[in-house]
Amino acid sequence: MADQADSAGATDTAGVAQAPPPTQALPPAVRVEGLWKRFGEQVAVAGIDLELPAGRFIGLVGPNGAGKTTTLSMVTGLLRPDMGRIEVAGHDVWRDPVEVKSRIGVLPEGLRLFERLSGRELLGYTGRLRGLPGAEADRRATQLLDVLDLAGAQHKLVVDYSTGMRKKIGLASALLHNPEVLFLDEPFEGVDPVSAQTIRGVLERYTRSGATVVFSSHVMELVESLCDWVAVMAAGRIRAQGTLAEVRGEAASLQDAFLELVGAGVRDTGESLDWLGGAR
Ligand SMILES: Nc1ncnc2c1ncn2[C@@H]1O[C@H](COP(=O)(O)OP(=O)(O)OP(=O)(O)O)[C@@H](O)[C@H]1O
Repeated sequence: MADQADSAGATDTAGVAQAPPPTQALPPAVRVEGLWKRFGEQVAVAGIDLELPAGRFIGLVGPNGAGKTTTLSMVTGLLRPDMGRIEVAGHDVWRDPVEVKSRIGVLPEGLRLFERLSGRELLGYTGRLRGLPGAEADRRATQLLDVLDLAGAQHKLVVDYSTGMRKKIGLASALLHNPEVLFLDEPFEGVDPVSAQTIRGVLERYTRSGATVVFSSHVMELVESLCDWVAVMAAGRIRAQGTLAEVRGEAASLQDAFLELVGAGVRDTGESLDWLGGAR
C-alpha cells in the first residue's frame, strides 16, 4: 500500500499541515481533433474538435442526421475516419486499438447480438472475449442480470428478447469488464419507464465511481436530467460543448438552447397536409 504521508498530504515536523501534492490530472475521456467523415457527396462529420472530460455523464445531442452515430462509430473504432485524430483515455483509437478496446464498453445503434445464445450465455461468452476468469464473469453476470431485471429471462434466447430487453442485455455486455468509458447510442429508445429508471440507476452509480458515460440522444429532458456535460452537434459540426449550465446559458431549458443553437424553427405546415384529418 502507498505510504499515507506520500499520498494524502502530510504534517511536517513542526506540525504544520502541508498542501497535498497535486493529484495527477486524468486525460480526457475522449479527445478528437480535426475529425472528418464523408459518404460520397454527403459530409457526415465536418472536421470536429471535441474534448470530453473524464468522470462525467456526457450527452451528445443533435437533430436527425447531425452526425452523432458517425462520430461515436469513429470514436469507438468501428468506422475509419477520413481524417483526424481520436484519443480515448489518453490512447490513440486507430494506432492502439487493443488498448482502447479493453478500456471501453459500447452499446451501438442497431445493436447486433448473438441471437442464438441465451442472455446468460451471451454474458459468459462476452466475459471470455474480455479475458475475465470464468468464476468472476459468472459472478458479475448474475449481479447484472439481477439488477437489470433480466434474471427471469436469463435462459431465454436473445432472439426472443423484446427491444428493451435487448438494450438491457447489450448494456450488461458493455459493462461486464468494468470499462473506463461507456459509449451508448440512444440507450433509452424502446425502453419502458421502469427499465429506463433501472438503467439510469446503474449508469449513475457507474459515473459516481469515476467512470465516464457518453451517450447520444434526441430527448433533451433526459439529457438535462442526467448529464452534467453536453456537446451539441448539427450538420456535422459541434455547435457547443461544455457543462450543462454553460451550454444552456440564459435559455430556460436545454431544449430552448438546443433549438437556438441548431437554428431550427418549428416548421409551419401552412397549406401543406390539408388532406390530413377531418371527416371523410
Ligand atoms: N453508411 C452511410 N452511407 C451513406 N450516408 C451515411 C451513412 N451513415 C450516415 N450517413 C449520412 O451521414 C449523415 C449523418 O448520419 P448519422 O447517422 O451520423 O446522424 P445522427 O446524428 O446519428 O442521426 P439520427 O439522430 O437520425 O440517428 C446523414 O446525412 C446520413 O444520411
